[in-house]
Formats: sequence, C-alpha cells, structure tokens
Amino acid sequence: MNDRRLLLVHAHPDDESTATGATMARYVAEGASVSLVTCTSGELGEVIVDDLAHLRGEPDALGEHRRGEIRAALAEYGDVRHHWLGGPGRWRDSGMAGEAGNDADGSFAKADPAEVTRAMVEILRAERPQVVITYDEFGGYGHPDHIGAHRAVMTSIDPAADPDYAPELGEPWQVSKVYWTTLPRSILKQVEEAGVEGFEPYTVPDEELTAMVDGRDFHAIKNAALRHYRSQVNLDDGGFFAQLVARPEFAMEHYLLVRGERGPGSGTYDWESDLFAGLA
Ligand SMILES: CC(=O)N[C@H]1[C@@H](O[C@@H]2[C@H](O)[C@H](O)[C@@H](O)[C@H](O)[C@H]2O)O[C@H](CO)[C@@H](O)[C@@H]1O
Ligand SMILES: [Zn+2]
Repeated sequence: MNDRRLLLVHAHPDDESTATGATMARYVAEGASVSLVTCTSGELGEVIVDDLAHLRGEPDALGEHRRGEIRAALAEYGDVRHHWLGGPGRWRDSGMAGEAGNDADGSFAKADPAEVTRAMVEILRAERPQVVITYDEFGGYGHPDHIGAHRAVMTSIDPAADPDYAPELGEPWQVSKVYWTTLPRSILKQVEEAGVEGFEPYTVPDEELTAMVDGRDFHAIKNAALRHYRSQVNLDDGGFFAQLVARPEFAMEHYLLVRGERGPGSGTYDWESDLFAGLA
C-alpha cells in the first residue's frame, strides 16, 4: 500500500529504540511515514555515568538532557516526526511503581485521563496513522508511565474516529490496526544465557503473538540510536542489556495485534512480517 503511516507511543526517551527501534528504522527506510509520541521526558531516571553526575537529583536538568538525547537518537533513524504528549514537559516522569513520584503533581501517573485522551486524539487526527504501536496493559513491566502510555492509546482510538468527539481537534480518523510491543517467551533462552532469571512474566508465549518485524538489516541503526542514551544505558559494560543489544535477534521485534484484522502471515505461528499486512 502507498502512503503507509505508522505511529508509536512510548513512555520515556529510549523506550522507542529499545523496544521498537528496528521497526522504526525499517519503515523509515521503506518510505513509510513514521511518527513517535513520547509521554514524558524521563525526569526521574537514574544517571548511570559519572560524567553526567551533575544531573542526579536534578529532574528538570535531567529532563532537558534526555530531550537532547532523544533528538540525537531519532536522527539516526532519518525522518521521524516526534511529539511530546501534550507538549514538552506537559506530563512528567512518575518514577517506578510505588515511588513518591507516582503521586507528584504533574506526574503522568496523576494525569487527568480525559486530558490525556484529548492530547492523544489531537495527534492521531494530525498524523492519521493506519497502524499504532504501544505497550500491553501492564506496560510491559509495570512502570506507571508505560501503563499510562498504553491507556493513552487504548482510550483514544475510538474517540479519534468519532465525529462528535472534540471536532475542534481535527477531522475524525479511524486507526486500522493497533499492536502491543511484546517479548516472546522464546527470548528466555538468550536472557538466561546472559545470566538473568525471573524474566518470564515479561514475556508472551510465541504462539500467542501475531507479528514479528525482522529488523536485523537495521540492527546497527537501532544500536546507534541507543548509544545516544548514555544517561540510561551502557552498551559496553558486558552486562545483561549490553549482551542482549549486541545480538542480531534483538532487532527481531515482536507484536500482538489487539485491534484490526490480522493480515496474511507465515512460519510456525503464521506471524505477519509486515504490520501493514492486510491493509488495502
Ligand atoms: C526502560 C525504562 O522504562 N526506564 C525508565 C525506568 O528506569 C529504571 C529506574 O531508573 C530504576 O530506578 C532503575 O533501577 C532501572 O534500572 C531503570 O531501568 O524508570 C525511570 C523512572 O521512572 C525512567 O526515567 C526510565 O526511563
Ligand atoms: Zn520507559
């Protein structure tokens, strides 16, 4: 199909590259329109390198720094249009589940759901994507901002298409397919080889997944983008994440279709290899 438009909705800077970077790179390379929504600037993140120690305990400064990191990271992909949900700094990082930031004024976890839906509908109507990607209802691993990003998408798909919902936000738009980014249960072998146990709850049985985007041709771009997130990830310490990122399989990104018609697939589980499969 011509004029393919993909929208990804993530919680913090770096999530888009970690979970879906090869997918973004592939569709940009294939000439699709790719846009990204990031819900917070990651103000409460840790700072893992000492040369950025001045950012520790400085949420505003860390947020500004991470906005710079994602600008540099997205440039590695080429033409990706980037939106901050509600505008830069509208909603702030909530911290990990159970932390004080969850209740802080201005945190994404405390956002008015109606305002979040409105902000998401405005972007959906502006970008008019056929395909939207976000997290599952657990946010992948339970982070409140990831759960919030999931809810932002799942509460806006129908209003975006409803002519009676906020007509001032633009012409109605019906998204055709919604996918949740997931980790296949089969990844456990790699994870356990890297010395990490207890990862199973964050995975989905391979037979329950519906699509896999093979982005191995774009593994280098995904890694180049991740290298811009020095405050968050270290790809050179030989640790679990660095080992995972180095493997070409890390660029094979898996999805579960939750809205729309499943297109033709192939292989053991009849997975779609193209998220636009089945669309006219
Ligand atoms: C990948 C992701 O969503 N990262 C979030 C997460 O970061 C974790 C947090 O800093 C935790 O304290 C660390 O132990 C853990 O290693 C980090 O992955 O939560 C942050 C705060 O909400 C967020 O800024 C970061 O992007
Ligand atoms: Zn995140």
